[in-house]
Amino acid sequence: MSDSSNAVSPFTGPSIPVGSLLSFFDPLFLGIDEFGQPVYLPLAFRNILMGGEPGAGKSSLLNTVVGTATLCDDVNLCLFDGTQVDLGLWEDCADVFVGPDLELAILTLERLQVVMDNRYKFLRSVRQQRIQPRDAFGAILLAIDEIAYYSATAGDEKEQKRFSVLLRDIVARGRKVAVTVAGATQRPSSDIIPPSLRDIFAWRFAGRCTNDVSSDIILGHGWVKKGYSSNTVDPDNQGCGYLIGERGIPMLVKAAYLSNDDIIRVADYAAWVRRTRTADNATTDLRAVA
Ligand SMILES: Nc1ncnc2c1ncn2[C@@H]1O[C@H](COP(=O)(O)OP(=O)(O)OP(=O)(O)O)[C@@H](O)[C@H]1O
Repeated sequence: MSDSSNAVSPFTGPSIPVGSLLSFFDPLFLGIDEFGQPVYLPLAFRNILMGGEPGAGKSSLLNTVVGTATLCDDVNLCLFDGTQVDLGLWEDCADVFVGPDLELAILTLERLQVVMDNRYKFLRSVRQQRIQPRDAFGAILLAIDEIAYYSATAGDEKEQKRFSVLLRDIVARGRKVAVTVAGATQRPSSDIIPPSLRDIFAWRFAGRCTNDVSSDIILGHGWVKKGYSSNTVDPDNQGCGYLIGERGIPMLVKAAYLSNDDIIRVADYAAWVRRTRTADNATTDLRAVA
């Protein structure tokens, strides 16, 4: 009989983590509609705004989007969270994590602008109108939990204005160069989300709102009159709200939900896969301009 302790394992050598095969350029699973059918959201080349009263489920939806993105090997993450705890569990998966620091938030948006400008130069040089899924550059997801913290609460008026101007530029120009913004706000008022900013978000999700006016601010003016108000969502039905796309009508959606433990499990796995990938490959362009 052979001595198995002396056998050479065929699995020695550097370990290769099994990464997930998700792509950010494919639609992301968001939740279910009122008939129980799955709802998938194409988010590449688009942006999403999430609004609703405190506790409506905005952060949970943002976590679902960020969590799916962490498992995609073609997107880099840039996370802003004034509370640090809503998106904080994903920190190890992100290229940049910004907490309650408006100066750093502005600096990071400026860096993103540089990345966008470089990508536009690249597109021009190869006579292409937008980044393609298999181009050298992957997508970038900028997720912001509580836009109002940076645009209306922290810092002084000048800094808040600078933040808002930069954010508007990234939402407007990011699409063609695969920079996606997913932003949540607890205060859906027109001083935080002016219609000119709202209208350039291709997707809008209105969780329960305290009144019809707030619902219209997120979904777009006039939907309440047509019978779509997220004020009608049951306050105990967190994660439920109206989702509207660029040219569609609002649809009722119940967002998928990741518990704290789920997030820790997914985040640890995704961080491990990403760490290995970053060690093997070149520096990302977001890190490179830092
Ligand atoms: N899709 C969902 N399914 C089930 N429960 C949910 C869902 N989304 C949120 N919840 C529950 O609602 C609670 C509040 O959700 P969440 O923190 O996402 O709200 P929020 O709108 O971000 O609130 P805030 O503005 O205060 O941060 C969660 O802790 C969870 O218990």
